[in-house]
Amino acid sequence: MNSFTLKNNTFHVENIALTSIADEFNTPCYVYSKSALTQAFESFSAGFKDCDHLVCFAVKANPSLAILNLFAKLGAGFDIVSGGELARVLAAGGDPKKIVFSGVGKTEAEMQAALNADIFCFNVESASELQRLNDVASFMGKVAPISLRVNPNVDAKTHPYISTGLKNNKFGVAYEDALDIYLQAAKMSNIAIHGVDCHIGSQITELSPFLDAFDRVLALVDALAENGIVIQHIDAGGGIGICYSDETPPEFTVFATAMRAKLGSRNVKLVFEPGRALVGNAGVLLTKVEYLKHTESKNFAIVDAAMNDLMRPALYDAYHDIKAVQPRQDDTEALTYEIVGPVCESGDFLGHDRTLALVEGDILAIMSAGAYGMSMSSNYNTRPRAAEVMVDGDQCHLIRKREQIADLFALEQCLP
Ligand SMILES: Cc1ncc(COP(=O)(O)O)c(C=O)c1O
Ligand SMILES: N[C@@H](CCCC[NH3+])C(=O)O
Repeated sequence: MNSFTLKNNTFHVENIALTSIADEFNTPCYVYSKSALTQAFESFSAGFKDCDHLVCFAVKANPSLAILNLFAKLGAGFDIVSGGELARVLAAGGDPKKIVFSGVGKTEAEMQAALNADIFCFNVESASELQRLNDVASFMGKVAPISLRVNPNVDAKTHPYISTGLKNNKFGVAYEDALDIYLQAAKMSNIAIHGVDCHIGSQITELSPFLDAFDRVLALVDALAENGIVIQHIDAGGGIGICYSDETPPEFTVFATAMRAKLGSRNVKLVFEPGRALVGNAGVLLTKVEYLKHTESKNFAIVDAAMNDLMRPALYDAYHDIKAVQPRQDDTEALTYEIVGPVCESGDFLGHDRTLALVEGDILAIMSAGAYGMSMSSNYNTRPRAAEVMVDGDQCHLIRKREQIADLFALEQCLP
C-alpha cells in the first residue's frame, strides 16, 4: 500500500490532501504517514519473526517524540548516540532495556545516564572508551553490558560522507584489533561482554556489503567463542537504503533471509539499527513557491523551505523527488527549474533541473524527507524550524509546533 497517492489531481497522505495540510499548518511543514511508518517497522521485523531479534530504530534519523512513541508501541528498541537521544526515548515511552548506545564520543555524564537507565547495551567504539566505561561503572557500583563496534573494512558502496565501515574512519575499532580488546574487556570487573556490533554506512542499496560485513563479524564471534567469550547478540547496525529516485535497495525479506542463512545454527539474538529504511519514505516536506525568477540560462523556483529545513541536497548533493501537490492542468508551461530556498548560500538548493509547470503560490512536496530531514535542520539565517504533522487515516495531528522567531533568541542576552 502506498500512503502517498494522487487522488482527484491532488497528492494525499493517506486520506488527507496535502493542500489542506498546507492551508491549516502553513509551510514549510513536514508530514508523516502513520501507516507508512507502521508498515515499514512491521515489514522489517517480519523477516525475523521466528528468531530472537530486536529492531532498534536509529533515533538520529527522526527523533520526533510521536514517531518514537509509535515505534515503542510497536515493540521497537532504539539506537541512540547521545544523552539527549536517551532522554527523548525515555520521554517517548521507550523501553530502556531495548536501547543500544552507539557513538564515538560518549561523555562520562552520558555513560552515567545510560547506566542509571539500565540500557540493553553500550556499543563501545574504542579501547579508551572501554576503559572509561569500566571506570564510570565501577564508580557507580554497576556492570556495563557491552558490544565492541568493529570495522569489518568492507566497502559499503555509498556516498563517502556516510560510509563508516572502512578501516580509516573514526568509527569503531579495526577488525584486527577486536579480539585483543575483547580479551582486555573480559578482564574488566565492571564490564560484561554481551555482543559484537558493526555498522558499515548508510543508504546502502546492495546486499553484498551487508553479507560481507556479517561474514567477518561471524568469524569474530567464532574466534571469541574459541577464546571462551560467548556472545549473546550480534548487532548488525543499520544502513539499508531507500528509493529516492531509481535505486533498488534490497527488499527487507531478502535481507532477512540472507542474514539468517549466514547466521546458521548459532544461538545469538540479532539486533538491527535501521533508521532511514523505517522513516525515509514515510515523510514529505511541504513547501510553497514564493517566487519564480528567470535568468538568461536558468529558471528558479524560490520556495519557502531551504537548506536549513532539509540539508541533504546541500550537504551530499542528495536527490529528492519534488512533486507539485496539485499538478497544473491548465496551459502553464512546464519549465526546467532550479528549486532553491531563501537562505543566503549558493548551495541552498533542494533540487536541480526539475521540469514542473509552476505558478507562484503553488505547493510542492519534497519526497522521501522522513529521514535526516527535520533531525538535521537548523536555524541558519534565523529561520524557525518547520512544523511537523502526522496523518492517521483521515485524522491529522500536529506533532511539533512551528518554532516562533522569539524562541530562536530566547536563550541569548546582550552585554550589560
Ligand atoms: C551506529 C549507527 N547505527 C544506525 C544508523 C542508521 O543508519 P541508517 O539510517 O542508514 O539505517 C547509523 C547512521 O548511519 C549509525 O551511525
Ligand atoms: N545524515 C545522513 C546519513 C548519516 C547517517 C548517520 N550515521 C543522510 O542524510 O543521509
